Amino acid sequence: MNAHSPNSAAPSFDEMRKILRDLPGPDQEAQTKVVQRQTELTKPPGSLGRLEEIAEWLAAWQGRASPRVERPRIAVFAGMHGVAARGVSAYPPEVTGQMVKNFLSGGAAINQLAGSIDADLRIYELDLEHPTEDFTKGPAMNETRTANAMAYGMMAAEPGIDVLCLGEMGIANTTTAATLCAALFGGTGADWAGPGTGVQGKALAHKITVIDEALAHHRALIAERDPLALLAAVGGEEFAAIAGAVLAARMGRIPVLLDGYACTAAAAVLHAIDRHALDHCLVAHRSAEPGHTRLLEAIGQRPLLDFGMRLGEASAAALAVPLLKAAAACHNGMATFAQAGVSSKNA
Ligand SMILES: Cc1cc2ncn([C@H]3O[C@H](COP(=O)(O)O)[C@@H](O)[C@H]3O)c2cc1C
Ligand SMILES: O=C(O)c1cccnc1
Repeated sequence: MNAHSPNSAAPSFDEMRKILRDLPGPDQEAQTKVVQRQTELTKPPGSLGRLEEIAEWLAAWQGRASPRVERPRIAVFAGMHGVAARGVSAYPPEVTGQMVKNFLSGGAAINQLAGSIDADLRIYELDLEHPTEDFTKGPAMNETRTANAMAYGMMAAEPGIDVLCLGEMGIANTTTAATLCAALFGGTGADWAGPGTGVQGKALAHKITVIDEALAHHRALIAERDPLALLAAVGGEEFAAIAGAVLAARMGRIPVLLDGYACTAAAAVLHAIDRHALDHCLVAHRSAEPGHTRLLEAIGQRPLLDFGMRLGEASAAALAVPLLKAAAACHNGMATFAQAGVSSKNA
């Protein structure tokens, strides 16, 4: 974990901005081939609905006319938040490290979900010994720590992976997500906060107050509208790592499945810089955390599933992988009208 050493050669924010100015686009040739083949397969046009859109999306971002979902990776980033000390979660901050141990010994939900799809599950620990600063009193991180965490996240997008599922573990990260969303897209604590792990009533009112305190503290910075600066000020290490992973996946032609509220909020930093920066990402589900629905609207994403889940850990991203596998299987494996001797549509 020397990604956090001040001497490491992580790109600066300026270098990240340069990468963002020159993002690769979709492979239009692969996309055109998919669209053409869809018309030849033995089904009425459009009858596979969103599966057809997914096949096209996979091909466009993998840069291959035959989309492949054989080597999914699940990357879960764990981080510690200073704001957790303000009592914004139903659980104490030490649960983050305890859950990392649980991931490593196979006892968490994500272990079962990853096993059920034969995915390569990796846990990426940020600096769990040193929580970020409490962002109601100052910036959560400086630029170096943020950029180092982004660089660490970039390592998850290794060549050979077909699809990258992203998720997080970090007590208080629905507070971080809500604050970051309000900073990026406007609104107040009440607009973006929800129960997270289960805070209700007075505890939820306190969570909202904490978010509003943070928004008031960083008012001048928020007015500058610099998404990377906001990621540093009111984000967290695992948020920066997820943003880095999304960016590296784009460069490496790996489509991405985003998980719930915290994960989508992290990726939304890139959307706030360039509204096409998440075109290679799909949001796996609509989290039961209410802020997620608002966020999905802000970034123009239609989630794949709506299962009432609110766990994090990349759980819903893992759950959505079979939909991508099904889309690729139909597209690649179905017979054409000519091959099967099936009559095509009446003239
Ligand atoms: C045992 C346990 C396992 C989890 N796995 C994911 N989260 C989820 O809950 C946390 C966010 O909610 P909040 O903002 O309310 O703290 C994150 O760690 C998230 O990944 C968990 C939370 C707990 C308690
Ligand atoms: O949607 C999420 O990411 C989420 C919701 C509640 C708790 N932790 C994560």
